[in-house]
Amino acid sequence: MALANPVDNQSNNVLKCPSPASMDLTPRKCKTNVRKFQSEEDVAKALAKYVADLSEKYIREKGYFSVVLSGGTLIHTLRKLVECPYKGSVDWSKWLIFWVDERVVPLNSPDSNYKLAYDGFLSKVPISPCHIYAINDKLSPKAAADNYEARLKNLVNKETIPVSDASGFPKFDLMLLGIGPDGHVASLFPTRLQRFEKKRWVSFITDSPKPPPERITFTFPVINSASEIAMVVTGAELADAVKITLGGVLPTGLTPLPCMEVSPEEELTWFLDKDAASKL
Ligand SMILES: O=C(O)[C@H](O)[C@@H](O)[C@H](O)[C@H](O)COP(=O)(O)O
Repeated sequence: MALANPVDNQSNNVLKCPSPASMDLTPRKCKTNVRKFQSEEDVAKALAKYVADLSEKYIREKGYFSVVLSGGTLIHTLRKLVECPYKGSVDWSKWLIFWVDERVVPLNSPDSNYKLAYDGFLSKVPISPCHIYAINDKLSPKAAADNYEARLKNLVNKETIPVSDASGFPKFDLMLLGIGPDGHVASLFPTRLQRFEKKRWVSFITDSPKPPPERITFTFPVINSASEIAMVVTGAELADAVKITLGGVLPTGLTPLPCMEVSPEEELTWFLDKDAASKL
């Protein structure tokens, strides 16, 4: 999935993208940190400390810590968080776990982001099962998105999750996101309409360019209402998307990348290994 020119990608299901010139490419105003590391191992060490520090801060301030996971390599890069010293020092009983996107497959499928997170992370720490908000895997993509959104609304009504004063959308403490070589984030792809959704909290897609095709995804209003977002990006195949996003120069004719739109309310922190940062 390389960087896509929409002109080459038209089909009945593919968005006719607005021209880059007509899209809002004003640099986002959020505080942005770019942290570069020699290796993926160094990213994993720094990421574990970053997450543990935020856990401590938010639990002290609010009494719990809401964390939104993605799929992909992120879970592997989180591996140091379930080792000493963090495994014993983090107050896991105060964690709430959500997914920024999920594949609409059974939760025990090798394609499930829940299974990926369970096997690599959640099964290794004492987070209460009732604090883990997996999708309902018995539903169609649309029904699964509606169901996840309704459950989020219920948590907001019970004041478990606050809403952002600025946007009115739910405000999670931390989202941990990866990006694709085409610049997608969550399941918001450059040439698909979901990236422009402004009202829904959770959307669905049945023709994802990245397999599997059926997924649900948080929308940008929810993503950008988060307090903190970490973009965890490792590997040379992501260097072009990183260069465009952080360099701020979109090649002529290229669809603006969804990852350029990520802008949380407090701080955005990029964790890059040497390969991902190689074109900066
Ligand atoms: O379910 C998914 O496919 C994702 O949540 C997706 O958005 C992922 O985070 C990126 O594609 C990065 O994936 P990698 O880390 O594997 O490059």
